[in-house]
Parts: sequence; structure tokens; C-alpha cells
Amino acid sequence: MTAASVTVFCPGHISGYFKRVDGSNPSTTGSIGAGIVISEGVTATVKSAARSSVLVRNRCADGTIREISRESSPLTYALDQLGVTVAVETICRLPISAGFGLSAAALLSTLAAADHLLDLRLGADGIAERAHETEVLFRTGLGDVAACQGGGRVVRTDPGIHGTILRSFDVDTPVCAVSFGPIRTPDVLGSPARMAQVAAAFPEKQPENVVEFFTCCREFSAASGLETVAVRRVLEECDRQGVLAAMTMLGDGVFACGKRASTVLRSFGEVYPMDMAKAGVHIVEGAA
Ligand SMILES: Nc1ncnc2c1ncn2[C@@H]1O[C@H](COP(=O)(O)OP(=O)(O)O)[C@@H](O)[C@H]1O
Ligand SMILES: CC(C)(COP(=O)(O)O)[C@@H](O)C(=O)O
Repeated sequence: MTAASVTVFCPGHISGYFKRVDGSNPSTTGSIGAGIVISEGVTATVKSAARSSVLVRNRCADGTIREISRESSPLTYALDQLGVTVAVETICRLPISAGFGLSAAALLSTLAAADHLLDLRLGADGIAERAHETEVLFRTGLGDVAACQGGGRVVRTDPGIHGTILRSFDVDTPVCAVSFGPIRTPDVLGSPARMAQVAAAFPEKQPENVVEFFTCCREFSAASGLETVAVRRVLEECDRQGVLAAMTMLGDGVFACGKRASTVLRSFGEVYPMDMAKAGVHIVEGAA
């Protein structure tokens, strides 16, 4: 019995530092860098339909659901490339364009749900390849699709979904974040000057543990030219309070980890609680 709808969850990814790597085509273009795959992400529900439609919604902290948009160019493009017509509804709790990797999570969850509902037999690689290429073409991301194939704290040393990824499951205290607003990822990724400064700021050593990870992220954001005054103010307070923290890439915000992190961040704005994700994109409902 074919399910009437399929629901898939994909975790988000907070990138701490990155460097663009240009390949000969979108599938070999991406980034190297490091980040944390997070327990918050995007849930996509896909149903068959005569015409494709997209409904993007936010679940607020008080549980109410707010409609954000009835369009998503990357999703529409990816579905058109598949040659299918489906009704897609996505829900997320984190703010979009704030550096939580939600564009990648939306693509992966939607394509995985469509693949299962319509029995397209794309397989995990086929889904990830399409999501990654869409991210690169729309400049909404470079390394998040690769990261969200699994959970953990990730260090990516090659670009693309088949590149080398070291996953460590050593972030065993709560993670949280504050966001002061979006940074338009395409504006940054599309700027050669910005990309040159980002490349020059890329850390030489690879982090071996959580403390080294946050140290690498801090040195990167300070040298990248991407830090805002608001971000710097939060990072300085976290330093005073001994809380591990760094700038969310690419978003005007800060992520931090540890039992006291949310107390310190709360004085700067709404705190988004989360944990390190233990797994990547997966079906939630409708698996036949
Ligand atoms: N939950 C979502 N549902 C549908 N599309 C989304 C969602 N989140 C992001 N997107 C798409 O990705 C674009 C934002 O990309 P980007 O700035 O990279 O966001 P992020 O930093 O959250 O990954 C949005 O304009 C939208 O087209
Ligand atoms: C940092 C970024 C280039 C964009 O991340 P986001 O704004 O969350 O889509 C990411 O894709 C990466 O390669 O590390």
C-alpha cells in the first residue's frame, strides 16, 4: 500500500569555519571546514499533487505555527529537475538564513520524501547529489548537505558529498544559539573579495576536540571579516564567563555549548536550544 504522504526530518548544520573549493562542476564544488550537525532542522511532508506547491512554516517557541513563505526557489528547482509534481510543507523552529544550514536540510528532507513517496529509487547518494548541486547553483550553501548525511561534530577535508568527513560524537553538553538576523549566504558566497578573505582566515590545524574546534572557529571569524558588532559583544561576554562560543556561519549570530551557555546568551536575545545530532536525514512517517 503506497503511503499518501511521506515525512522526513533532516538536521541542520552550524558551520564554524569554511573555505570554498571550486571544482569543475557543481558536484565537485563545495567547501572544506568544520561544524556541528544539530538536532534542530527541517521536517518536510510531501504529497502527490497535480501541480507542485511549497509551504514554508516556522514553529514558534510557544508552539504556534507561523507561515513564512509559499515559495522556495531551491526546492522548486530541485523538484523540477526530478520532473515530479508534489505538494511540499516544511516546518522548522530555527530562523532561516541565520547560519543553521536550513537550506540544505530543506532540500535533503524534501528530496528524500519525494524519492520515497514516488519510489524514484534515487538512493541516498542520488538525493544528496541533487541537494548539493542545488545549493551550489543557488549559492545557499557549500558543505551543509555533506555534513547532514550523518550526525556529530564534523571536520570536512574534501569538498562535495563524497569527500572525507571526520565525525566525532563528543559534544555531550547542550548547544544553544542566538540570532540577530540573517546574512544572505548568496551575497557572501558570490563575492570574490569575501571568499578571498575567508580563505585567508581558514585555520591551518584541524581541531582534535570540542575546545580546539571552538578555538579554530573563533580565530576564523575574527580574521574572516564576517564578525558583526553584536556577535563580538556576545563572544566577549562568553569569554568572560568561560563559555565555549563562536559565530554561526553564515548568520549574524552566536552558537555556544555547555550547561551555562543558555544563561549567558539569554541576556542578548531569544535563545534557541538544541543538541548535537546523532544521525542525519531520515524518514519520520510514511515508510512503506
Ligand atoms: N525550512 C525551509 N523550507 C523551504 N526552503 C527553505 C527553508 N530554509 C531555507 N530554505 C531556502 O533556503 C534559502 C535560504 O538559504 P540560506 O541563506 O543558506 O539559509 P540557511 O542559512 O538557513 O541555510 C531560503 O531563501 C529558502 O529558499
Ligand atoms: C557556511 C556555508 C557556506 C553556508 O552555510 P549556511 O549559511 O548555513 O547555508 C556552509 O554551507 C559551509 O560550507 O560551511
